[in-house]
Amino acid sequence: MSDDSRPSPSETRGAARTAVVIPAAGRGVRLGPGAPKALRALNGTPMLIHAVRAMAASRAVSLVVVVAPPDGAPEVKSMLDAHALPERTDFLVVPGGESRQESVKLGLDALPTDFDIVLVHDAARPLVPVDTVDAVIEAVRDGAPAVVPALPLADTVKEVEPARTPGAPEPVVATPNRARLRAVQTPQGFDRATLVRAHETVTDDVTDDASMVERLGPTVVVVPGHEEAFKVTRPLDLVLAEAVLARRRLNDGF
Ligand SMILES: Nc1ccn([C@@H]2O[C@H](COP(=O)(O)OP(=O)(O)OP(=O)(O)O)[C@@H](O)[C@H]2O)c(=O)n1
Ligand SMILES: C[C@](O)(CO)[C@H](O)COP(=O)(O)O
Repeated sequence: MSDDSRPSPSETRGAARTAVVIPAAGRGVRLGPGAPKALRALNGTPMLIHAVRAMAASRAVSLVVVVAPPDGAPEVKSMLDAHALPERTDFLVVPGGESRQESVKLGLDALPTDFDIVLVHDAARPLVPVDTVDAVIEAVRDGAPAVVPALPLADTVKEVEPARTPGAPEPVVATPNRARLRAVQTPQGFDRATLVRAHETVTDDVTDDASMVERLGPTVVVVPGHEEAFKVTRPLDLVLAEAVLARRRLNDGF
């Protein structure tokens, strides 16, 4: 084969297969008592099913690995079987762990070898639009080792000295320049080898996967996020999520 006939790196990445790991093993303590958060309903459909459909809506995604609550894998398998999902996508379910990091690692361990791009998406962000998913995949295909969707902040942020007693006044330490801050969402997209290395190497407690890659060295880049990709964390977020679904139904005309 002459040099000219070899695919360029970006062409190779263009052909790369994409899988998504959905950590869904959290309890949802901040949402209040009830079933594990991902299994609770939004307009009658489990939040996890909304999240799975959001990922499978991308034609680039051919496998979704759901990381279920540790003792809930059979229930989650039955839940996936009971809902209509795109036929072009394969689904796997594995039990999760004690922390989000541990759950993502268990999902990564279950990935077949023939996937070069991996997205990690919170089940708790059920309404992310497909254009955001595709933008993340596109940026990884274009050569970024790690990509996060994010939005500018609406509020001013203060760094404080955390109170020792709940509710006590907290002294402000600094006010970071808001113009340089972004609120980070999921799906976060990665070159698979980079993400696997990050999960094998970084042991610090972090709140997202991109932070692990940052600690390793490669540059993480941000692409525009979407306001509908918000995380369902507290009870009011359920109200917002159901309102977004109602608006979509109206816009879709049914
Ligand atoms: N041991 C864990 C903890 C969290 N997650 C997942 O990580 C995502 C983001 O976590 P978060 O929104 O904090 O969910 P919970 O941990 O369930 O929430 P809380 O902290 O209120 O209990 C969620 O999809 C959650 O299911 C997970 O897979 N395994
Ligand atoms: C990964 C994440 O959604 C990015 O904003 C977020 O860090 C998860 O945090 P949580 O406190 O575990 O929900």
